[in-house]
Amino acid sequence: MRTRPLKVALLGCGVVGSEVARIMTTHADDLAARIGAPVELAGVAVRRPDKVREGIDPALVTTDATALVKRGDIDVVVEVIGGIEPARTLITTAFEHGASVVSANKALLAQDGAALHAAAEEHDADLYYEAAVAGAIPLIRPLRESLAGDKVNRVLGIVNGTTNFILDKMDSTGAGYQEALDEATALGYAEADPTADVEGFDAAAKAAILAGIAFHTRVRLDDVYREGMTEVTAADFASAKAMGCTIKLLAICERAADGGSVTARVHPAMIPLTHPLASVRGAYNAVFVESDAAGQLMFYGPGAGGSPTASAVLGDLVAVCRNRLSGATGPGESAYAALPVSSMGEVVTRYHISLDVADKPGVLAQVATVFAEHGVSIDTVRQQGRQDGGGEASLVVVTHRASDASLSGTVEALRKLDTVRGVASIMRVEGE
Ligand SMILES: NC(=O)C1=CN([C@@H]2O[C@H](COP(=O)(O)OP(=O)(O)OC[C@H]3O[C@@H](n4cnc5c(N)ncnc54)[C@H](O)[C@@H]3O)[C@@H](O)[C@H]2O)C=CC1
Ligand SMILES: N[C@@H](CC=O)C(=O)O
Ligand code: NA
Repeated sequence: MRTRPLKVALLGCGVVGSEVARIMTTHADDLAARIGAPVELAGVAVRRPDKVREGIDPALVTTDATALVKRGDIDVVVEVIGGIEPARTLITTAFEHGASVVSANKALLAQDGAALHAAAEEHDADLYYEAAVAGAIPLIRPLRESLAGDKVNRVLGIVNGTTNFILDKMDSTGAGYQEALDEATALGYAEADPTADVEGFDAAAKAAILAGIAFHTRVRLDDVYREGMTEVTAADFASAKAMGCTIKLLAICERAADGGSVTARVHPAMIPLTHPLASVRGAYNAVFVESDAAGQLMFYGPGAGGSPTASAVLGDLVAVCRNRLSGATGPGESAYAALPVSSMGEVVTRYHISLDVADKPGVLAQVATVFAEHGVSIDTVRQQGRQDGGGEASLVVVTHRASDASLSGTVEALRKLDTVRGVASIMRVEGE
């Protein structure tokens, strides 16, 4: 074993960073044996230097992250600050000064992954980010390496722990949205600004990263259709239950049937209670990967939290350190397929639409005609008269598979009917 240690600079010492530092210390001997050289924490960049950090030598702590990555003797920079800047500049500066980088920053990778990969390649460095998607679950590496000989057609799953935690609480305990979000934040699952979680930005960033790797195509954050989960109500859960379903925030990346394009989307969806994703509880994540040769694979595990995320960061750290010792670099960006990314309108799925309508003869026929005129075939209709005597009824329509564009056209036309008082909710139905 080499006795001279590999030097690691840790940028950020919050929920994830503090766990990375802890495991580096407690597992130091095992890490050294697995890498073939000791790894030494050479510096820790923080924002609040006065905070007591158990297990971290205060002499290593600095508020000058730039000076740390410019030192020139750092082998690996671990970026767990989050956000776009200064993380982006620190990572590129690290490459310029000879270091490889391990990051958990999905927001940055989804936005600037191509440029960061190019910078890594230019400087013969590695850029690894297993922790950026689905926390502890090995997903980036299986897609990039284990499935490199196969053709992936679909990646579908729950990739945000915070929103799964909230939806699970709302469904199973009837907890309110804010109460569940506060708990997820206290447990270290949420982003610094939890809007990123609940509005689906975090899952969309992960979908962009997954689709890019799965389809060997650059997929930008803007290419991903996004709807968050803030508008999911107790009434939606009741409707889902009536259909034998629950509601999950899903990320779905698909290759079109003709193979000529791809789509990526994030939105809440009803899924049958019998589907394995329905039983994914708390901050756990689960992702299905469907490929030509392997068929269907399922990846399941903790998707958020300090220690699970640190596990993925440490796995990358070991891989990057091994590469450095052997003078090699791991796989970089693979975007050779350069497939076009289609818009949401071209996505084909099923829909659950809840309408408030006038409770009088002929309404059902009128509504059915609008669906037929837009080429959207109805699977089931359930009508329920309201008990408030207001002459209104609730009409729940579940469609067969139709394009999102056809469904949007249908809903627009329904809104114009005098007998339709309002569209209470539209939810996609997946996993059947
Ligand atoms: N918490 C989780 O479950 C997961 C987090 N991630 C990602 O890991 C990264 C870190 O997340 P957390 O640890 O949860 O966030 P955090 O907010 O707990 O930690 C970030 C730390 O970086 C520090 N920081 C900010 N700017 C800095 C600067 N210029 N120099 C030095 N330190 C600075 C902050 O003071 C804070 O302590 C983010 O990119 C996040 O998206 C990824 C997977 C899971
Ligand atoms: N906020 C994220 C953290 C992990 O990526 C989540 O809740 O999934
Ligand atoms: Na992961």
